[in-house]
Amino acid sequence: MARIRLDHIRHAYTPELAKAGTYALREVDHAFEDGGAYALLGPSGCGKTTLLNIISGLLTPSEGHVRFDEKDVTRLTPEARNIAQVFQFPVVYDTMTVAENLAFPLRNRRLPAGEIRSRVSNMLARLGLEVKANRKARGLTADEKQKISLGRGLVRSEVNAILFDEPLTVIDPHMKWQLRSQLKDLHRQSRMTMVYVTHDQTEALTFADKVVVMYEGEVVQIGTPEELFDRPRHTFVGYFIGSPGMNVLPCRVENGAALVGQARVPLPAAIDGAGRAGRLELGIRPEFVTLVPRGTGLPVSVERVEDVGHERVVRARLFGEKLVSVLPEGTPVPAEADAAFDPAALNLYADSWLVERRPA
Ligand SMILES: Nc1ncnc2c1ncn2[C@@H]1O[C@H](COP(=O)(O)OP(=O)(O)OP(=O)(O)O)[C@@H](O)[C@H]1O
Repeated sequence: MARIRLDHIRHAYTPELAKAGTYALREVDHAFEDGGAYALLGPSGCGKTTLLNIISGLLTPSEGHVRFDEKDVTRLTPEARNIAQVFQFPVVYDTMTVAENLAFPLRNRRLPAGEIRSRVSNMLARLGLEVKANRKARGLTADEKQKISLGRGLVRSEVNAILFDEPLTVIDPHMKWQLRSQLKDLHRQSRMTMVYVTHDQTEALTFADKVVVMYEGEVVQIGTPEELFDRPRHTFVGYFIGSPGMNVLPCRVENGAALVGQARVPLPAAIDGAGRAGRLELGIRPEFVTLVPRGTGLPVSVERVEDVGHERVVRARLFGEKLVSVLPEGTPVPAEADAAFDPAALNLYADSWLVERRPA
């Protein structure tokens, strides 16, 4: 296992694109700690696969260095980096049995036969594939095949890291949940460094200890699911994590309060908005917006109420700005109501970046 350090990485796919300033990765300077479970999360085209391929060695970055512990591996091949990879589509040998498929990467590395047998039987048990051990892979379902692909990565306990690129794409929705929690258990048992690429926030938040959110070729935040929810560092994180996403309201700041239209929202003393240049926005998650009697809060006009499972989603306007509130199932929504914001959940943004709270 290794700590993976990405040292000021930038990547443009061609010299022409670099000249035009079109970088698939604009600047990434981060580390994946040894034994951590990370998800790379972001919309299509944000650079997740580019970053994963730079870690694995399929791509050499235009600028910067990749280090495994102290060793510079920037110019090493994937084989020399000793990385296991699991792709979107299963990579299995149809004519081999399930057990032979799992043994294959170990035979390639010339492990002793006894060691191979014990690792394979352990992996078969962990994946729940013992009864199929001697079946040819040809007749298996897509999710069984993908389980074998996962197993072929995980069976190599000596790898520096295991990388997953949207590994549950071909899996049936009802099986996804099962495989995801199996993978999480396998991480707990093995403590391998794992990096998991996905554009699905549920997958990212359930798998990872730390989620790396990417947006337009940059890492905009690395944090626990709670940190991403409570203090999105960038308005994109607020919007992308959570459903519905964070309310982002254009505002001005005057005398310790944010003004949204003519609504005055006092800011906690820890948020220093005074004299901030740039475009200011107030962020508040719908879960922290409540409705209060008319005349006691911020004047809103309710446009729509949606009952979704155990929640009521109220869509309203505050001086023309869209405002969403999520209330517990069955909460009455009067036609005439005001909104109230939980001060602890307020975030201020300048040019899309969080204005950090002063330490208490
Ligand atoms: N071989 C390539 N040549 C030129 N541009 C590329 C190449 N591969 C990717 N790109 C561009 O680099 C940017 C990042 O792409 P990348 O595939 O890393 O994103 P992604 O987040 O993995 O997206 P997806 O979820 O759709 O796979 C995109 O703008 C993409 O068009």
